[in-house]
This record gives sequence, structure tokens and C-alpha cells, in this order.
Amino acid sequence: MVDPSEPVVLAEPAVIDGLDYWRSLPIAQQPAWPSSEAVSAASQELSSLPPLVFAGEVDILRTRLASAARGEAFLLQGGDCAETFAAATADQIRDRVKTILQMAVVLTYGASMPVIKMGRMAGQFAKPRSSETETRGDVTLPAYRGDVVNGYDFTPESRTADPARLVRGYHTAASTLNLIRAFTQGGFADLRQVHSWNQGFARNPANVRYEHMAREIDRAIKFMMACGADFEALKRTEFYTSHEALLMDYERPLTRIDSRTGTPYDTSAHFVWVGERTRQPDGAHIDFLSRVRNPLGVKLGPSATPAQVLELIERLDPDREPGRLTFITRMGASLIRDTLPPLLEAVSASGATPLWVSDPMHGNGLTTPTGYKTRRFDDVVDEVKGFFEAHRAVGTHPGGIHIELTGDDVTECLGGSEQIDESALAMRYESLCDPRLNHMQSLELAFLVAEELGAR
Ligand SMILES: O=C[C@H](O)[C@H](O)COP(=O)(O)O
Ligand SMILES: C=C(OP(=O)(O)O)C(=O)O
Ligand SMILES: [Mn+2]
Repeated sequence: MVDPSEPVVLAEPAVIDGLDYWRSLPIAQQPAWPSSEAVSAASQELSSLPPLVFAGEVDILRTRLASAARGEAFLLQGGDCAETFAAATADQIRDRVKTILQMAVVLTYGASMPVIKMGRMAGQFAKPRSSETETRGDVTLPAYRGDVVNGYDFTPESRTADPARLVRGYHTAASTLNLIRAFTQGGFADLRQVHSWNQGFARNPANVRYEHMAREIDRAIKFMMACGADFEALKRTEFYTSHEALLMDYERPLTRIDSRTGTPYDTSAHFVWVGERTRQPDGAHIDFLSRVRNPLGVKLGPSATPAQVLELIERLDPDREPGRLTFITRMGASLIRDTLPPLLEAVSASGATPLWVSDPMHGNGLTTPTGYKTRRFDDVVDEVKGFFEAHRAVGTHPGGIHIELTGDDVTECLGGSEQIDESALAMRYESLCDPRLNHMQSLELAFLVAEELGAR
């Protein structure tokens, strides 16, 4: 569903050239900043700060994604719906990285292929919303648009967009990324350790059905050890960052010209994507991202037509560069088997070979009578299964999964082996936007997807 609200043209004077051409185009889902001087000051400060990622890393990621598009690797992309400044703590970052590493080991085994690990982390601070405002009782205030825009507290002060948050977002992303790099390069990612955490999961009586696969992985690791595999090298792993490139006042100042090649990279993350609500082919987001070298994602919901998808390919990947473009489909479990195959067929027939990834979260939202936004674990699993079925039928590669998850023991999604029910949602619901799979549900999903991958 493309945002029904009319896109607005920014009041700022248009600088009609290359990287700033978007300023002259319709743009959806931007905050109403109270002062354009304060936004300019924040942008100025951001543009003087060091890049968060190096263009060379971004290029390596593009080659990894190209392998996934060819069916030779699998992408695991996961993290919060909305990262918050308050939750950028060492423990919470560690537990999210740990969850992704644990899932990746299981998926690597299931797929017998490398798994590309990517967090919705270190920059996933801006949210598109279906409504501009939120009403509680007789009070209506601007909607919460993510910590980089405004606060969640329901007061006029907190809900007013504050440009100083752009700079705080950068610093929070920098410290998050610093810890991610420390964990994934400093020994925390050791394959044997990650596997022993998974054994702990499979020993839980609720997860007996996964014990068999955990034992098989154990045998495979012992076999590798007996063969003298280099476990020193397996103490480190590549880990990439990503977020929705929603807020142009954050993305534009962090876009820099790479000194090696003279081309622009959005250095706020390795991979950025355009959301379902901002993917208008003639809109600001698509124009801006068409000009940066990063690998790009585009979310596709059930209303996406083959013609729109072919136009997005033309706009974002005219040279059909391997690894450049990823479509992240989020159709809903009940629709995916009907809506995905026509898109796969049209793209295949055009000769393009984007990476196809399943987001089984955003098409499966529901609100309980008590007002909690939630999703059923079974619907999430069913959408992934439908995604695999659609690709099998058309002969294309199901190249990855994109999941809203946390390493914490929250109660936000229904079901899973802990059988979280509606009454349990109130126990520990912490997301400020969409519900996330908790640590156990995330691992369970990884085992189920690994079974699917293994069955191919
Ligand atoms: O994360 C995705 C969107 O921001 C979210 O689903 C929008 O939610 P809303 O419908 O509550 O605005
Ligand atoms: C906003 C999101 O998704 P979509 O654009 O698919 O609705 C998201 O990934 O949190
Ligand atoms: Mn979300």
C-alpha cells in the first residue's frame, strides 16, 4: 500500500543537481520540523562528521548480495522495527547480535551456503506511519516517527520533531556500530560458542523438535574439527548494517564522495532500503537512492504490480549490476502465493536478476481487542513457506529473510514454542512500533527456515 496521504513538496529551495535533485520532487513521510534553520544546522553538523561505514565494505557487501541473487548465499537481515536511543545499551546490542549469529549458524547448516548477516541496526531510527497523528482520549498529537525525529512520550513537547535528534541518531549509530564491530571481530562470534548457545536452546523441553538438527550441526562441527578446519578464522564474521533510508535530512548529509572512485555512497549504513510507503518511482526517495552506490532494497507489498516493479528496476538498477537491487516482499501469509508469482515471472522474463528476500512481518500485523499491535508466529512461518513455494514454482531463488526481532525475552508476537497468548502480551511489550520476534521465537524461526532450505 502506497501512502494514501498526498506527498508534499519540501519548502526548501531546490538545488537542481544530482544528489539534491530529490529536493524538487514530491516526498512522502517526512517530519514537520518546527524550524528549517535548526534542520540546516543539524545537517551541517552531520555533513562534517566522519562516515559510519567505508565504501570498500559496501562494495564487498554488493558482491555478497550478488552471490545470494545467484542462489549461492542467503541473506539474514534482522533487528528492531524502531531502534531507540535508550535501548542502545551494551547488553541489548550484544543480545541482538547474538540472536542473529545463532540464527545464521542454523541457516548456514540448512542452506549449506554462506549466510550474509545484516542488522536492522545502527541507524533504524526513523519510522513511516499510516497516520500523521495519534489520538488518546480527547488529545491528538503528532505520531511518533522514531527517536531520530521525536519522543514517544505522549506530550506536545515530546512529540514535536526536534532536529537535534538527527545528530544524536548519528552518535547512537556510531556507538552501536562500534560495539557490533567489536563483537563480530573480537572473538564473540566464534562458531563453536555460537553453536553451544544453540544447543542450550534445543535442550529446552519446549524445543525438542529442533534437537535433531542441533545434533546434526554438532556432528558437522566435530567433523570439521577432525579435518583440521581453521577455527581461528571462524572466530570472526562479516556483519553489515542497514536501515530504511526514510529521512532525507539524515541520509543526504551522510552521503559522501568516495575518494577512490569519485562516486557517492550513503555512508550511514552498508545497505539502505526504501519502504512500502515511499517507493513512488517519481518520488524523492527513489531519485536520491538511484544516485548512490550502496546496494539498495525496496519493500514490495501486495499492491505492487509487475509494471511498477519493472520501473523500479529501470530507475535503481539500469545497468543490471549484480547485487545492486534487492526486493523485500511483505505480502501477508494469505496473499503471498497469489501476489508474488506474477512479479517473479515478469522480472524473470525481463532478464533482471535482483535478490528476492521475504519480510514475513509487515503483511501480517493485527491489533488485539486490548490494543496491542501483534503478529502470529504461525503466519510469519506460513509467509516464509509461501515465499519458498512461489520461487520453486517460478524457478527463481528465494534469497533471504528480513525479520523484526530482538535478543530480549519480550512478549510482542503471539505463539511460538512458549505459546505466547493475548493475555501474555501485556507482560513484556516494549516495542515502540511493530512487534518483534523474541530471542526464542527468532531461533525457532531459523530452525524452521533451515528445514525448508534443507528440503530443497
Ligand atoms: O514499521 C513499519 C511501519 O512504520 C509501521 O508498520 C507503521 O505502523 P502504523 O500503522 O502503526 O503507523
Ligand atoms: C516500515 C517498514 O516496513 P514497510 O515499509 O514494509 O511497511 C519496516 O520495515 O519497519
Ligand atoms: Mn516495522
